[in-house]
Amino acid sequence: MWNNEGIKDTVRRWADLQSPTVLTITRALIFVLGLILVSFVLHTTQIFAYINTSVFIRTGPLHLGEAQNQSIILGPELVTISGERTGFNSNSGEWPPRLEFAILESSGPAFDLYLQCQHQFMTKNESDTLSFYQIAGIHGRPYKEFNGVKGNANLGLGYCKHNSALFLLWHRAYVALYEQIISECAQSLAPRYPATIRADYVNAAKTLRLPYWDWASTPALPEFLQRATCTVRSPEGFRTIQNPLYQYKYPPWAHEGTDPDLPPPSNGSACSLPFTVRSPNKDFVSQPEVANSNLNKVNFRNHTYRFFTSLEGNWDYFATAARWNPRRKDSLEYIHNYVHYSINGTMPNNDCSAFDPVFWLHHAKSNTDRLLALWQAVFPKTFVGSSVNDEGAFSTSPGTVETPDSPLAPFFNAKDREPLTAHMVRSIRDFGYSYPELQGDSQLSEGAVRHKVMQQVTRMYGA
Ligand SMILES: N[C@@H](CC1=CC(=O)C(=O)C=C1)C(=O)O
Repeated sequence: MWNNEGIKDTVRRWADLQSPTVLTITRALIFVLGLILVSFVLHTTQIFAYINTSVFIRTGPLHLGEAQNQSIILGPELVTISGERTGFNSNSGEWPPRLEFAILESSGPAFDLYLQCQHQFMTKNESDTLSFYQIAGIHGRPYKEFNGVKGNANLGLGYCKHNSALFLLWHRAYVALYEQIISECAQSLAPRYPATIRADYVNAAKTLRLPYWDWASTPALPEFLQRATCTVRSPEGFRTIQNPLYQYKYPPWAHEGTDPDLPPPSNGSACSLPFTVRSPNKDFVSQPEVANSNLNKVNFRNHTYRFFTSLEGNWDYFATAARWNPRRKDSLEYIHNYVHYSINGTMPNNDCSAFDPVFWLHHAKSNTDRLLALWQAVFPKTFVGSSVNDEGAFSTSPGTVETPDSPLAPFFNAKDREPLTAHMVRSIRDFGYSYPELQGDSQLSEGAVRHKVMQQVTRMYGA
């Protein structure tokens, strides 16, 4: 039988018979073999850890309800949405408000940070998951997977939900992601300012949220959007930059090659231009005055008032332009479409609208979300039910029945890395922002909030 003593004896006897050179070589060989063995063990442990993690991550969010086309493979680089978590006022119990564009424009440090971060975002390399190109590309073209959520490019649709009862809530999540990117940038930029003004910038960064453009009160594009360049105070001093709210220039390859990400320039769509435009003339030069005159033809103010007074507090009537909605032409989605049509150029096309900075900053998305938040304050018990999405989207087959638990793909919750659902985005408090008309509401009863918000709505949009 083999035992330890027996082995040691055999080794000792063998060693006595060898020359010192053979012994040294043998010891060196044993040492090298030992090193190889140790590194192999470490490597294998890592491989197992990797396999464990990916299995764990994959099993989590596989239950995606109705989203037939989805199968999820999540990597460590999953982009999740928490909203912005800075600037909470513990005395009032309030998150900072998103401000009207004109107010942010006159705010000094906050506007400096906002413009620089918007600029940085828009010029980030397109291969970066958090570049403007990729984030704007979630909405329509290039019909590519984001966050590993599979889709069907043959449908000719991006992930955005339109003509769906989830339209408003999907865009709430989308704008929260955008806001998170801008605010995080502002927070890393602010401490780089010279000591004499640093505190102003650091404080401004904490409460910076995206601005909105209230097209119902002011049906004209903010003048600032029409300037090709602008001057900002950067940590290194004043400098002039390309105005990031003026237009976006697509990377040249987006229109080229055998697998174009955007349609080739022959199909007549504004999406095929190398840059975004607003009501362009025949030479593709934007004409903001034409957009403004279009905007003036729609009585947005009156329609907005009607959301609050004539839709019986019915979610579907209010929320979607889907064909099954008998009041679709009164819905916020339908009216918001007219902002797209009026600006014209890039904006009316789902495929590329999100590439025009105005999509984010003012016209529809953040103001649309604001109107949703005000409406929710007036009708707090009403929420999305279950309905059919006829049109579908990149990862939603046409005819899918959508519910408050349907995934708002390709968005994931930062808390548990689960797909975001309508339930999870119901309250804007969970995403770390507010609106001016809702400030102070955390101290009031539901009835008092309703009364206060209705008073403001009447003042802003009433007859
Ligand atoms: N596709 C909408 C208009 C539109 C709405 C959007 O939300 C958008 O981003 C672009 C275009 C329509 O039914 O005509």
